[in-house]
Amino acid sequence: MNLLELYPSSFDGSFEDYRAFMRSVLIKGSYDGMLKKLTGYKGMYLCQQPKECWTLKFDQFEGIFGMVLVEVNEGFGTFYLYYFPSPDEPLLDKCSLSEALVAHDKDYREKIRSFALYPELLEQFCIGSLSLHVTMASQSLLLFYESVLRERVYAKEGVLTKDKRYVIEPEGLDKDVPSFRLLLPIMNFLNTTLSRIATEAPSYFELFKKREKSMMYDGKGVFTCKEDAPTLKLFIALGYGDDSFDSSMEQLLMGRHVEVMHERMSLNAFLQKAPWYDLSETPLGSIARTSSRGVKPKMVVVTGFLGSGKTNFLQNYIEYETEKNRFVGIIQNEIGKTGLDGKLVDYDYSLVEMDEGCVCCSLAGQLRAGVNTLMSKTYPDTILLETTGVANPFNLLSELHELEDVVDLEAIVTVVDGCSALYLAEEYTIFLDQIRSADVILLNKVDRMHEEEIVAVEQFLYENNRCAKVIRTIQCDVHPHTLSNALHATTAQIASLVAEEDEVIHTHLHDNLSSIKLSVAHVLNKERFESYLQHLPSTVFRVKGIVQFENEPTQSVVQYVNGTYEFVAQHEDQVNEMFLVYIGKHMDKLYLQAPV
Ligand SMILES: Nc1nc2c(ncn2[C@@H]2O[C@H](COP(=O)(O)OP(=O)(O)OP(=O)(O)O)[C@@H](O)[C@H]2O)c(=O)[nH]1
Repeated sequence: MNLLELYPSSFDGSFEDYRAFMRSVLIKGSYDGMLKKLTGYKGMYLCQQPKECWTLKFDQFEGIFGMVLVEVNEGFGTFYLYYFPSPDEPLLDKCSLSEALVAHDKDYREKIRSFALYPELLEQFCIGSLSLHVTMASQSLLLFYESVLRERVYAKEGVLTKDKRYVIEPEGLDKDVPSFRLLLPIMNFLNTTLSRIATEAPSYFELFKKREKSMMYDGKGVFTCKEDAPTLKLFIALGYGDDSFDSSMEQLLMGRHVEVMHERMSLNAFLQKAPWYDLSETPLGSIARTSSRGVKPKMVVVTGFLGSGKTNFLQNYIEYETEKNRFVGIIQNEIGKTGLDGKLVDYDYSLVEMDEGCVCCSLAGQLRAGVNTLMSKTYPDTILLETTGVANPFNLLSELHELEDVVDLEAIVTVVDGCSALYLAEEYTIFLDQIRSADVILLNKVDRMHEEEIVAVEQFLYENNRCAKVIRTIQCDVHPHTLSNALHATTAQIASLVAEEDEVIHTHLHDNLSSIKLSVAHVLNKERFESYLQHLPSTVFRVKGIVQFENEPTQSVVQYVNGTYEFVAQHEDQVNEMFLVYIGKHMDKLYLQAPV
């Protein structure tokens, strides 16, 4: 790496040298238009007087990122990284009470620009650090990022208002910020700037992790560790140049007790797809690969267990996008979906159905073929990939990454039926993997739940995926905009780290899930049919299909999920083959009779 391009003066490792070096990186980055496209960078402000610090803006983030050099020690310059949330963004609810107070100060926005002057900003809102080591002799650079996955702080005695009401219960959470997620854009920007200057990927790249305890403060403001609240700290090291980085890494890791993270379909693989690692996405490359319209369609993967509400999600998504004159393409691969997409007939969209089978077990190029077919028909702004209710999205990850030349993977959205969540967690491992792989979890059917149940399920979701954004929904009514704010499919991979080390990827076969389809030859008596549904074996989790009831003018779609059911009248002009698809455990061993 030619460091002189970045820093032509002599570098003797002083505080001022490190500060000037980083200033030079930031300025170089801000003149590179392609960086904006690659990293979502929108601009920066260099505050030089009276205390130098820098603030940056990124797409998708309402708040402002900050960076300041705090010390130079044994050849490492340590920069603290900050995220100052906007006073009206939802993330502020996750910040501590004292941070929220600061954010509502009338001069808050003004102060951010020169945040290094204000202890109340410097002491709060920190999301991690970057240690930088510059070696002019070997023209090498080492960057070492540290951040906790989530910074959680508990209030031991709770927090009371003046009139003695708790705003935070004793031992309750005061702060719960996804620090690592917030660090990604700033890291992406700095690394991509360096890779583009060096015109090469880092020659050294390693990930480490360490389990730590969260913090708790008492009534006197004294902080201690909370024994029963572990958190994960992540470290990312990357080096440019010919150095082996062994001795610098040894120095950095001394006394830290970190573990190297294994190569898996995890953060490691994900980061290697980042624009600073995978330089195939050069300006020329990326232009050549985009479509005639100049942008790749977004892809949103929709997962969720049987009957959780995925179809509702599709309906709403198409509706919102159509209002904005955006066109949606859908790739579906549903067990027994035949004839059931009637629900979506009123909408304008393009549909590609993949072969009968299960996306979770074998895709073998099917997905790419599906995308190609869709794009040859129309050019959608968004492609929704609806997986089957028994698909394991982890099995999709490698296939999805291979599609990155044609689509921008936006998020994995997992729809969770709140009413069945805790039951499913006990019974089906795939359900847990669906949760762990999500960037966004729609906690659906909250209209059928009490507040305490919702909170319990939210807690369970949090325990299984600390990174995903959880949104309470009824009929999956959520605006696509809310999803795009969910950080571009980064957390799926991070979530997989938090899950217990478990190398087995489950498929529906692990859970003994299968389906059977029975024809329904007769018109049905509604009461008898309801009684039939009420007496189905508990191993049958989902039934759907089309039937005709006596004395009713149209056919009905049957929707049965774990003991609850509804019948939705079809359009008058729709007459379909009558059938029922049953999905559940050990269906092959069950002798099911069609209703009469
Ligand atoms: N009460 C209530 N019912 C809901 C809600 N969302 C979906 N449902 C019902 O749940 C049933 C299943 O919804 P779908 O959208 O078909 O679920 P799905 O995930 O596509 O189902 P599969 O195709 O089996 O994977 C239907 O009867 C819906 O009307 C909700 O928020 N509240």
